[in-house]
Amino acid sequence: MKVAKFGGTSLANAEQIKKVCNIIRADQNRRLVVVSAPGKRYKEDDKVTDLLIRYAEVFLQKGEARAEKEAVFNRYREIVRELGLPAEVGQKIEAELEAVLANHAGLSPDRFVDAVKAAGEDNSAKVVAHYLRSLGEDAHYVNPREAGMLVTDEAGNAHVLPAAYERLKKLRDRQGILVFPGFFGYTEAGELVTFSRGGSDITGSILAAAVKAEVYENFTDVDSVYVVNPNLVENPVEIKEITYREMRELSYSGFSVFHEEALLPAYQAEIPVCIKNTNNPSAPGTMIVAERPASVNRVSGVACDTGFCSIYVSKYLMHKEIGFGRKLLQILEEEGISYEHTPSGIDNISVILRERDLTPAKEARIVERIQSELQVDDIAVQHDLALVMIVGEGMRQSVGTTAKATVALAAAQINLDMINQGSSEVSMMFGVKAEDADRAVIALYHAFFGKEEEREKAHSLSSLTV
Ligand SMILES: Nc1ncnc2c1ncn2[C@@H]1O[C@H](COP(=O)(O)OP(=O)(O)O)[C@@H](O)[C@H]1O
Ligand SMILES: N[C@@H](CC(=O)OP(=O)(O)O)C(=O)O
Repeated sequence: MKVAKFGGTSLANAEQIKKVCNIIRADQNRRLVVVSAPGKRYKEDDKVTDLLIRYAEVFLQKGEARAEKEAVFNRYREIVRELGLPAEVGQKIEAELEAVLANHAGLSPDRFVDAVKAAGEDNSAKVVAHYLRSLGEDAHYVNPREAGMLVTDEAGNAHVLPAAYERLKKLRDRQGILVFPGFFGYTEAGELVTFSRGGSDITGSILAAAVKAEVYENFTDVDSVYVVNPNLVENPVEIKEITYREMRELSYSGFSVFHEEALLPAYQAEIPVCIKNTNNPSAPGTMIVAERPASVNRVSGVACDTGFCSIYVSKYLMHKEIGFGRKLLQILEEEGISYEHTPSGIDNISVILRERDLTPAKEARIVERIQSELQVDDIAVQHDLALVMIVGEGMRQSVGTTAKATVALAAAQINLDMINQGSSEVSMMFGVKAEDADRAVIALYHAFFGKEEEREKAHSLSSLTV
């Protein structure tokens, strides 16, 4: 049995849904299908999930949101009409959607937003199941509550509960093609909660692990995962094979093509993952596997994510002060903030955080507490940081990778605020100003994957004025 997940771009309109159904029908083993909500049809378009979020927010503010509701209904109307589904199907789907949007009484705002968001994938699954049946297939919509997609009670950020796997395993015994909506599950008390954004990838991975799928196919709109974001570099090198560890680091640091939390279930159950293109299904795609052969080029990708900030703290003899690190991190814990990295020196430490977690009020309180409770010599908060990551199995063992990277960044006149070779065996991280992030990625791409003359230019210090 294969699990095939189709992302928002694969369900954006009727034409895309037809491609999805052709792919499903082309392989009898594609029996468990996960779908996202309709995504963008063109660059400036809206994803249905964003339309639904807007609906919920406006409704909560004003008590009605007619235009926002119309925008959602119009997307499904267009799809149902262009797929040629009977009018009753359209009416049924509209009635069910109407019921979700109207059901706010007794729900907290968080619960309401999650329920509305989830309607995007839920309706996609119903539409795809109907369309497959209209083609003569034995296809069934699966309700995640009834199937046992049990998750934690964290609004918009749910995590799977271990008990879910035993229950979802039973999907193996069902007949026909099962169409499962991605992105959400239910708490043990039966409340609907969504995963974080992009979370249909997580649903697919959980299901693949639960049914012990032969492969988890993740269909999107690119032929493969590339060594760099294809929006930054034209025709970048394709990745044929990548390890779970490498992909995990790259997903964390900006490869939005696969959700970072989607790696774990597949990895633990040893299910290979294949990223493929709905618009070009015969392309082999990228395989994510446990091990890959050592290659000449030990770097497998360069990624970057923005939206970080750092709290730099220095105190003479910090390294001898027992409990300093714990007390520092405890202040963050008490303020409800998780930290990302903690590069440190003898008398100093930086704590890297996600900017979105730090409101101005929180920042002022944290700075004040660190000063008064830890008696530090110096403290500074730096905003608008980007983390650029080079990732590759074996890279850390090969001589000269850091030099190659730092020379390339220097040649591109990029100032490094932080280097963290840290504990990860497969990655190296550079902190740069957000405004330099794209140039840094492009410089590193040319240094590690460019044509010979580009590599030479990136390695040359001659352009530097030190
Ligand atoms: N390294 C990368 N390789 C491939 N795609 C990438 C990479 N980094 C970012 N992307 C982006 O990820 C997009 C696919 O992810 P996403 O938009 O979430 O698709 P879907 O709607 O199928 O879930 C691609 O169109 C591409 O713009
Ligand atoms: N539709 C949800 C979940 C998801 O996974 O979507 P996509 O497959 O388009 O990334 C979102 O936009 O967050």
